[in-house]
Amino acid sequence: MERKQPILELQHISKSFAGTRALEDVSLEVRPGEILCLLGDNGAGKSTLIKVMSGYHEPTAGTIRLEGDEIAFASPREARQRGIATVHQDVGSIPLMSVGRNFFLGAEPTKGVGPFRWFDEAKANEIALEQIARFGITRISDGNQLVGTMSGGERQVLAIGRAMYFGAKVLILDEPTSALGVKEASVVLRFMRQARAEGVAIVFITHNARHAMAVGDAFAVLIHGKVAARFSRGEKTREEVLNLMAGGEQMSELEEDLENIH
Ligand SMILES: Nc1ncnc2c1ncn2[C@@H]1O[C@H](COP(=O)(O)OP(=O)(O)OP(=O)(O)O)[C@@H](O)[C@H]1O
Repeated sequence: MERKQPILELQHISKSFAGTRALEDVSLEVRPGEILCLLGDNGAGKSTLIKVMSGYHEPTAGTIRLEGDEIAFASPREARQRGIATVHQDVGSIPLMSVGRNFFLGAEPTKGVGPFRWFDEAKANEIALEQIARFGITRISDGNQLVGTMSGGERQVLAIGRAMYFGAKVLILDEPTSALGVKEASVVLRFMRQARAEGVAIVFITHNARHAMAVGDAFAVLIHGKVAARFSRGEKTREEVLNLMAGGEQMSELEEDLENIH
């Protein structure tokens, strides 16, 4: 199958904070209908990379291109408006909020005009239920049901599906499966495949090589802020991927040892 042109490209991105180089010369691209897995251990720079891609941080050096055009996001809001959505591990959903209201948080459909606009609860519930059923969650049949009654996997699916409904072209998923059990993680992984089939470009941040290899098309391993390896589906075994990731750990241990010597 022919690959689509990248929708989001990072070219030679570096990001430094006072005294710390969090990212160094990172080049990556994300394509519609593909899942790019970003693997790395704690402190490898994954969060910083997400923040650069989603408009929270301005890179110290390098270029970001969206649909071929060089861009500099002024804010996360601007990145969102341009179709880049980030779903965090805790999905930010409020347990005591209804499913319908959660779906439309900040973007509720309204009836009436001007100062008389109000939240159309029935409509919101109807759309939310319709959408989550489309995402494969059929267990929820009442939009007034509280988000807190959904499982971790269902909440992730709700958050991802919501971003898609509101027009996300690039989905940045920050550790969406790491707090979940095997069954729940598979619900989310299956939904990621569905999103990919609908043409969304996905950046899947994880430290779980198994989850990454279950769905990934392209892979990048981040070690100490640098891309240590890039490869495509089928090019490496899970063992090789684990070794690559572990290479980072061993390297940092070695560095600590060396620091302690003098
Ligand atoms: N705002 C900041 N100010 C200073 N240093 C920072 C800042 N954000 C990140 N760093 C540093 O940049 C490096 C990379 O951090 P980052 O949080 O991106 O890694 P990570 O791979 O996301 O790790 P984790 O999974 O633990 O969040 C770390 O050394 C961190 O201390």
